[in-house]
Amino acid sequence: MGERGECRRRALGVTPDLRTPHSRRADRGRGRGRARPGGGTRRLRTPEVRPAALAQPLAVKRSRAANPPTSCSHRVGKGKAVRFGSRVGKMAQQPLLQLPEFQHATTGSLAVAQPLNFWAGARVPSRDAKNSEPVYEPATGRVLCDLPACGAEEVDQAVRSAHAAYLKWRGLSGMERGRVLLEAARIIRERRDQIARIEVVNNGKSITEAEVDIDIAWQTIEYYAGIAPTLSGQHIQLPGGSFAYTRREPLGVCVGIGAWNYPFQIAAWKSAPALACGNAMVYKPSPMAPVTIVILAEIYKEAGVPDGLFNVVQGGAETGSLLCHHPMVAKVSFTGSVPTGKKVMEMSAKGVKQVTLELGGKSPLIIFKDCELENAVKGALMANFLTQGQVCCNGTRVYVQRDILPQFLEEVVKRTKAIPIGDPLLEDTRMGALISRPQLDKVLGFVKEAQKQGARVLCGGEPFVPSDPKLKGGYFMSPCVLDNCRDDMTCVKEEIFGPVMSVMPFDTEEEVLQRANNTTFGLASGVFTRDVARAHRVAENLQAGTCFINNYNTNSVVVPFGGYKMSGIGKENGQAVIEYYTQLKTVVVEMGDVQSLF
Ligand SMILES: NC(=O)c1ccc[n+]([C@@H]2O[C@H](COP(=O)([O-])OP(=O)(O)OC[C@H]3O[C@@H](n4cnc5c(N)ncnc54)[C@H](O)[C@@H]3O)[C@@H](O)[C@H]2O)c1
Ligand SMILES: C[N+](C)(C)CCCC=O
Repeated sequence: MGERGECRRRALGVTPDLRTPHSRRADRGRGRGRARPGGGTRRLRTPEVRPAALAQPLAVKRSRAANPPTSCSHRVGKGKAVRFGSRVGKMAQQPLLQLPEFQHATTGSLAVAQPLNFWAGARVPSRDAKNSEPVYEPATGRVLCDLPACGAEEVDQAVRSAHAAYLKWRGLSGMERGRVLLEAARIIRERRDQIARIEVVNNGKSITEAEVDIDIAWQTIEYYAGIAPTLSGQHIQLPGGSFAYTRREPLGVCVGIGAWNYPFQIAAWKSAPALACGNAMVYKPSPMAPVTIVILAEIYKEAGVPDGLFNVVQGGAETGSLLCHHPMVAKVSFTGSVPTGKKVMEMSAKGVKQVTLELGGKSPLIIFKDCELENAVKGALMANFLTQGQVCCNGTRVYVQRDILPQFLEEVVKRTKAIPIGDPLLEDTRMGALISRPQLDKVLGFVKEAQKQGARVLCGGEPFVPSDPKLKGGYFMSPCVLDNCRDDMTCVKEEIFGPVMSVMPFDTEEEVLQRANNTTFGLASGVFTRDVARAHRVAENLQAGTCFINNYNTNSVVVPFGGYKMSGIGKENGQAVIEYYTQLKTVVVEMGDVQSLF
């Protein structure tokens, strides 16, 4: 892989050691494009549509997966062999990725006609098409499909199928579960390019980012596959030779509810630890980005999980609330906004269900004058413009020490203006389309409001129309840098969830810490300085679940992620998550006689 590819990968947080020979080869073979005047970008060597000849080798490899010689077979209980996920002789439905329209997903061409619900091991058509909502392709504004929402009966079926699968799955050893999950990770890695393309069509983010998202998804599953065999309890010695031991047991049926900004990745972040710990999951994606999740369900099945272990129900608030209230659900892991998170917590509290809440943020990024300025500028861009600024942990309140503010602004504006916006499926595009028209209008509204309150727009903040005619109806905007901001402005206090960076000067460490912490959010934070002692002191004093030192938005599945204050409860990623998908049983063993008081 060239140095440039390596830098890009490191910038997006994928460590080289976790990559496979397959993905390295894919990188080497990828052509380089160049920016086009007028906004769009063009791929020079890599064709937009993968020719059938190129698709063939993958398809051949995949045929084994589509029709594996045997299904996974595990022993459960006393010697009884159970076959999970057998596909032999029942190929009634083709996996989504093997359908021609999915294999060649391009901007403006994909139509989704297949059912996107999945339970009991199969895609399930919706019962009631009357309550459908359109799903849009953000880059073109086209309708990709109509999405009917699951009602009470469908939710119940999905939960019951999850429960039945859980009863089988929980009886497997960690090694057995890990083996199946490793196979799922392998399949995702193999199909990464296609999944990423579909993610782009449904979400609008650039293909460069989507590929990293899918890499992170399979790495997450691989990581928890490795952790599954290590789950264990403790032995505790008691007086008189008696003892106790603890067992780390699964919770049962867990619900995952996801946001639209990282659809496939969030589903992997939730399902991988849940399944590794012996649980089943019913997952509800955002109705704005519902397409790729069913591919994950198909892959889990193909890898050999029992039918019903990972299920997908589609819908919005009503379907989500049915899941939270369902009596057979043991836990809800939610990713979304603070207001919805509060509702999810309230509903779950009624059934005393455990919750993980991964919510919104308005994170501070503090840049001291002794920083390495070029890194700080690059860090500020990474902190604000990934996925068109629609990232929960973005460092959107950028505090810059007064002495270096002019140089910082000059450089950050220059680089922001140079960000190539356009067709998200083109290799050189770095900013695609926002998720929806209302989201675009909302973000542009924040910029207008900021101007009214006295902020100065240094660049961007306008709707953007790419030169390619098929993108005319897309939800694009130019990334925006705001100067002259104050802590009391709406753009500094509220989560915008769009490509808008608010910059403010500060003078002292004490002052900036007080201002940075003056928020009800606490998801992430960042600091740029060459002073090691200061870096750690600031990290200690920032009230946030993550602090990035001398970088921002780096991403590793081995590192816990989650919010303080209103940004959430619980963690995703890393070993910490095991606590959130298991319960600890204590077994107390008496080795002597009962000493009764009665
Ligand atoms: N902390 C994190 O890890 C993280 C990651 C991504 C996004 N987010 C946050 O998500 C938000 C953007 O995502 P969004 O617009 O999809 O959020 P949202 O809160 O509108 O929706 C999130 C999910 O909740 C569902 N939902 C809505 N009402 C519900 C209800 N009453 N009961 C149950 N489910 C319900 C939605 O259908 C969707 O699937 C931002 O605030 C962002 O910061 C947080
Ligand atoms: C940018 N990260 C690090 C991938 C975080 C994604 C989760 C938040 O939206």
